[in-house]
Amino acid sequence: MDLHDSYGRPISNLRISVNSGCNLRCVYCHREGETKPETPLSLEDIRAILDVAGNIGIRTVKFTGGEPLLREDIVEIIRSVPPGIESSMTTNGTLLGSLAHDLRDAGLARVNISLDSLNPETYKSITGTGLLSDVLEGIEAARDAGLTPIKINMVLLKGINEGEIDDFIHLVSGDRHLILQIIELMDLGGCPLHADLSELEEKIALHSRKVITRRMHHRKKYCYEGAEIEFVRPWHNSDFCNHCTRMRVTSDGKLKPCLLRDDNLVDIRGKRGVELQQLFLAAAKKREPYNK
Ligand SMILES: Nc1nc2c(ncn2[C@@H]2O[C@H](COP(=O)(O)OP(=O)(O)OP(=O)(O)O)[C@@H](O)[C@H]2O)c(=O)[nH]1
Ligand code: SF4
Ligand code: SF4
Repeated sequence: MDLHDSYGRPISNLRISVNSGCNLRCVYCHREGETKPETPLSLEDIRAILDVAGNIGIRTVKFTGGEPLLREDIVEIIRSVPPGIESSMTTNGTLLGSLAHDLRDAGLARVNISLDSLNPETYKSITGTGLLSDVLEGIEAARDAGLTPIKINMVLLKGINEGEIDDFIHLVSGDRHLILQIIELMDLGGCPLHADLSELEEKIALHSRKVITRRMHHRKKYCYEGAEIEFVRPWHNSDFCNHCTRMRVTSDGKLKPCLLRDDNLVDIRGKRGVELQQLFLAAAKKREPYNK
């Protein structure tokens, strides 16, 4: 069975937030759209969700948080992903150094690692911690374990890391295991850190050897100076939302049809089997593009 919403968008991608806590304190954190942290889903709840995901045509599962690696049973969670579903994770990378190989052995395919600055002082000012070297170790460990391609998620922040683009391009250049993902800051309330990516993308597009438009969100990926660079620009972008194939599960057990909405959640905590599957169908019906 393949699930579609009433706008004809397939739902092939599930993002499961396994906790809301994090060991960093990024100035812009949107916590995957969660506002009120509660007790996270149990391993059994997550297993039940993964079983239903396999029945309704979900092809990829992304584990997120908070910081998913803070969960003690994260390796068990990865091991519970049914065959036929690709699993990946978005992490801040600080704990990957010791976990990358176990995650790979449990079946994790790849990781996205959030890293907004290569400068220790700037990293500290963004995340409130001095853990940059742990992240760099985490990237190495992920590469070594084969959790690739690794996407380096860099949120462009006005007046903070705009000058580091060339350093990030240099970091991923010529390395087939690394992709740079430049992300537009979610700007729900006129945030002064919001930077417009238009000029940067135009420059990169102009000098790119090849451009790929991904099915997901119609995101553009450029092959530029030996680097692969993807742009994530959801803001006021109807093309992005019209090609959104994602459903989310919040850490406290709610299906979330859209990252940016809290008024159409469907509670699934403790639900199992057919009842759980019906709730997925109900949530799918509530999906609509945020930017139309
Ligand atoms: N508006 C919106 N933004 C999203 C959505 N999914 C991801 N993003 C943005 O994209 C950033 C990177 O997301 P990741 O968690 O690394 O995953 P991804 O790159 O979308 O997924 P893959 O390409 O499968 O690895 C997030 O921090 C968000 O800013 C979405 O569904 N809606
Ligand atoms: S690493 Fe991610 S979850 Fe943690 S504070 Fe930063 S943006 Fe938020
Ligand atoms: S804002 Fe909502 S509809 Fe648009 S891409 Fe994100 S989750 Fe999908």
